[in-house]
Parts: sequence; C-alpha cells; structure tokens
Amino acid sequence: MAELRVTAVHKSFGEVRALRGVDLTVRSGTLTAVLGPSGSGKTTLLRCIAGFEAVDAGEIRLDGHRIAAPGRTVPPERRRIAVVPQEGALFPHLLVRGNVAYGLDRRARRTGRIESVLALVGLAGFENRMPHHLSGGQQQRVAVARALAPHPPVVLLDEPFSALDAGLRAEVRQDVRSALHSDGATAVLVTHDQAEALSIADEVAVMHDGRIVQSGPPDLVYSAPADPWVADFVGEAVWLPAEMTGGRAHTPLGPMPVVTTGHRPPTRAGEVLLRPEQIEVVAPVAPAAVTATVVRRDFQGHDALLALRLTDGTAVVARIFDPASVHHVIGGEVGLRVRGAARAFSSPHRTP
Ligand SMILES: Nc1ncnc2c1ncn2[C@@H]1O[C@H](COP(=O)(O)OP(=O)(O)OP(=O)(O)O)[C@@H](O)[C@H]1O
Repeated sequence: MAELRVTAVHKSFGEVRALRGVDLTVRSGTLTAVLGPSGSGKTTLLRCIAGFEAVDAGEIRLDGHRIAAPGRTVPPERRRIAVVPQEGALFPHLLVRGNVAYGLDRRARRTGRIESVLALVGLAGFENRMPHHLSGGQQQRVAVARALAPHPPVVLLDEPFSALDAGLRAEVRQDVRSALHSDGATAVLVTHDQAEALSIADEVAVMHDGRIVQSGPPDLVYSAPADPWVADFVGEAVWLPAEMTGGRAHTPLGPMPVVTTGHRPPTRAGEVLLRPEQIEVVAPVAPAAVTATVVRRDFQGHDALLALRLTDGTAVVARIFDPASVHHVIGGEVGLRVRGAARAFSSPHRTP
C-alpha cells in the first residue's frame, strides 16, 4: 500500500500530445477509476505510472519517492507495481497455483498467501485448475489474485472487465472491488464505462484530452460535475434553455432553484442541467405539472428512461423507477414536475 501522486505530467508521441499536465492523487488503500473517452490518454497515464513509458515533464511519486521525472525513470521491475491487463494475462501452461505464485518468492509461497488471495477473489479451492478450464470471469479473478499476491504498492487495472459479458461483468467487478479493499490495495482502474467507474471506485478521475478535468467521490462527480463536458460524459444529462432571475432558473419545465458551478456567474440566458431522475412523471392534470408527450421508452430492467417532448418542442428525458407498473404509451400525454435544483455553469455547454 502506498500513496501515488502524479503531478503535471506531460507525454507526447511525436505531434500527439497524449498527456497535457496530468495531476492525480490516489490515497493509500483506495481505488481510483480513471474515466475518459477513447484517446483521452488513460492507457498512456497507466503506462507512465507502471514505468513502461518515460514522462516528458512533471513527476510521479510513490509514497514520497520520485519514480518518474524527465531523465529519471525507475524501471518497471523496481517499482513493483502490478498490472492487470484486459485479458490473456495468465500463463496457459501453468496451474492457477503456478500463475498466482509467479511473483512470489519461495518463503511467501509457503505462507498460505496463494490460498488467501484466491479466497479473496472468490476462487478458494481452484489452485489445481488449468486456465483453459476457467470461465473468462474466473480467469480475470486469477489475474487479480496474481497481481495482489506479492503485496505490490499499487495495482493498475486496464479495462479488466471489458471482455466479459454484461451480467458477469457486474458480479466480477464487485468481487474484485471487495478483494482490493480487503487486501488494503491502492489501485487505479482505467475505464471508458461511466457506470463501471461510478459503481466500483472510491474516487473517479475524469480524463479529457490528456488532462484530469475533475476528480472526487462518484456521487459528487455525478451530482456536481465540474463543467458541461463532464456533465454530458458522466451519466445522462438533460439541458434546458433557461433565463436566470432572482436566483431562479426559468425554464420550459417551470421555475426552479439553481446552483452554479464555476467562479463567474452564469450567463443570463443560458442552459441549465437536470439529471433524468430529477424529472418526476405524473398525471397530466396533477398540480404544477407541465404537459409532455412520450416519444420513446427505453426499458433498462430495474428502471426505464422516457424520452419526452414538451409543447414548445423542448426534448427531455425522465428516469422512472417502477417501469413495470407504468403504462406510458408512446404518443400519450403525461405531466412533469422537477425535484431539487438545476445546475448552471459559467462555461458554455458543448456536446462531447
Ligand atoms: N505509442 C504511441 N505512439 C503514437 N501515438 C500514441 C501511442 N500511444 C498512444 N498514442 C496516442 O495518444 C493518445 C492517447 O492514447 P491512449 O491510448 O492513452 O488513450 P486511451 O484513453 O487509453 O484510449 P482507449 O480507451 O481507446 O484505449 C491517442 O491519440 C493515441 O493515438
């Protein structure tokens, strides 16, 4: 376990500026998800932390020790940082036991560490299986067990669940999360999947164009995005045209309280953000409800998203939590009410 601190790191490949001043602190014993779209620099950052790439500027410290700076690159094997890749990490000719034992010295192999890390990832008793006798999810669990076995200061996970199907992915990631926590590991997980980042991480660091644009606990990043780009990338965003007067936003869904992100006041005529779960779907005749027409219904199992159009043409999306009991027909009329405050930004909204 160790604290990892990345400060003002730059990395270019020829003309491509992959990292443009990355700042990231990962506290000891916590899991941080680096979340960003394809090409934002996530893998490059992971490779710089692991020691597979040298940094052009800035520095990386592990428990206060400088492991990377221009002209100073501690080689990967001396960093002892463990990496769990997307798939194919296991040696196919070795038993599970041999795979997990790979980074352990003889003494550590005899202390029961192999059995205990396999138990942590839910594979107690699997020591004598061959990798090809395991499912994809079990193979990734072994890869995590192998990474944890030698007590590395940091574990890096590069989209480790992307090859698993959706049902299995949710189960494996929660088990891996609890294995990392139980072992007290400091971990960084790279993903482009916002649901995965929000569900698994203690902290989410959102990456855009080679920079970390926001980091914080998942609920804060979702409820108080730093800028409109983060709002769009992390979760569903509903943008409403708004006039600000008397500290309230006047929108096609009616007047509502507003909180502002940014140092400058929001522009007078602008847009405000709501999350779909802030829009309550009620009967068209309900008090204070604004009339809307149901355009589409996107059933997601435990909940559903309703795409709606207001009479002035504004498109909004509402999340309903009891989809089975709601009979909103496409083309039918409903009433909408807003819960809580809208969010305004001092920087303009742009599509990601
Ligand atoms: N070895 C390399 N040589 C040249 N360009 C590179 C190299 N590695 C990465 N890049 C470029 O750096 C940028 C960041 O790439 P990186 O792989 O770090 O992004 P990413 O966020 O991990 O993307 P993905 O989710 O698609 O893996 C991209 O424009 C990529 O093309």
